[in-house]
Amino acid sequence: MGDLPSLRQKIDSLDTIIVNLLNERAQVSLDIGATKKSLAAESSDGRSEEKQPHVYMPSREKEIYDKLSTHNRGPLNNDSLNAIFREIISASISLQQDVSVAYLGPPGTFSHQAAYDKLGDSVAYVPQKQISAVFDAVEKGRTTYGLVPYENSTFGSVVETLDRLMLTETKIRAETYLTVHQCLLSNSKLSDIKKIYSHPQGLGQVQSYLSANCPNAERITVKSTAEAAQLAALETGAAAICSSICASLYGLEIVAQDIEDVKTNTTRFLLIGTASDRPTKNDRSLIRFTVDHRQPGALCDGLKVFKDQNLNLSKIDSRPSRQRPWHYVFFVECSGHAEDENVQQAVKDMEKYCLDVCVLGSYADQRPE
Ligand SMILES: O=C(O)C(=O)C[C@]1(C(=O)O)C=C[C@@H](O)C=C1
Repeated sequence: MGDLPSLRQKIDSLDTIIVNLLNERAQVSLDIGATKKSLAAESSDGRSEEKQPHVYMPSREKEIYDKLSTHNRGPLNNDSLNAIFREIISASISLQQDVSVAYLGPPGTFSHQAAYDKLGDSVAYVPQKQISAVFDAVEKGRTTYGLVPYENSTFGSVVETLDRLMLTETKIRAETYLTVHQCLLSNSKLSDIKKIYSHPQGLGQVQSYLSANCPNAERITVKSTAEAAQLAALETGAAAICSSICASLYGLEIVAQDIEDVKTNTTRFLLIGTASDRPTKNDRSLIRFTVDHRQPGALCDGLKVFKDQNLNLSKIDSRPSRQRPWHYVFFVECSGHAEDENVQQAVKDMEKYCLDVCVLGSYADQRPE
């Protein structure tokens, strides 16, 4: 212990050291940016990642965060330290390049929160009216990256995202998880609520709450939870299922908080860009394929290649192809990275049994423990 003025003086001199060190780090980051650009210019193998260097490197960030927790002796806890470094790295990214991230808007959606948690305060976030517009923004080069909801632990896959993954040429660069707490926001009393707006996922995650507390209210699906909040703010007797952040953003009261049916309710998001990141030794890949449905065993043969290559399958989805009735596009998620030999072999083998196969991307496994 010491007297307050001298303790504060100590903080002042430490802050000066920290500022100098932060600027030293920022300068190294600028040097990394310049090196990446010249490597890209030299590269002639035509890979898009090298032609257009990627400033956001989730694989490298994973190494940094792992090291931070190993070196951390306290009293700061790892969460605080990670949050500080999230912003240091966010600033580092924006020094190297103007980075923008499209997300399902308007501001206040869970996508917005997830994007912000992943890339920090120094990059630009660009709201889009619907999930397909997030893909459009990246495909047309209007934003550097896009963030889309992929699946929820309570309500399952986000079909709009799967339907757009069916067509896209973007690549998945990272995944991220967000614990989702749903709220009922309205400027009316619970007993006066006649209409409830939300995204289908929002309504799907609070079914028990709604059946028990507002069984007669009309449930209306809209493009996003924050759009629901905007609409609810315009009408008496209307409510929205969305995040608590929307209360202050759109001038609504929190009628009920944490109303999700399952307390561990979590949404998984995918960050899309023009290329995947390098392998981290703990990656997963998402693969899209179609099979000839008239050929007995085609789907089974297509899936067996993963077992043959000792690759674990963690998720499988199918969506109507929209080309022909009762024709499906399949999505499988497997362990490994597209640059791993066994994943490459599996894809090669799949091509024997499938009509077409496309690796949608490989990304570091970020599943929460
Ligand atoms: O190592 C890199 O490739 C960097 O660009 C540097 C840096 C950093 O600030 O540490 C910046 C952004 C990346 O997402 C990862 C790391």
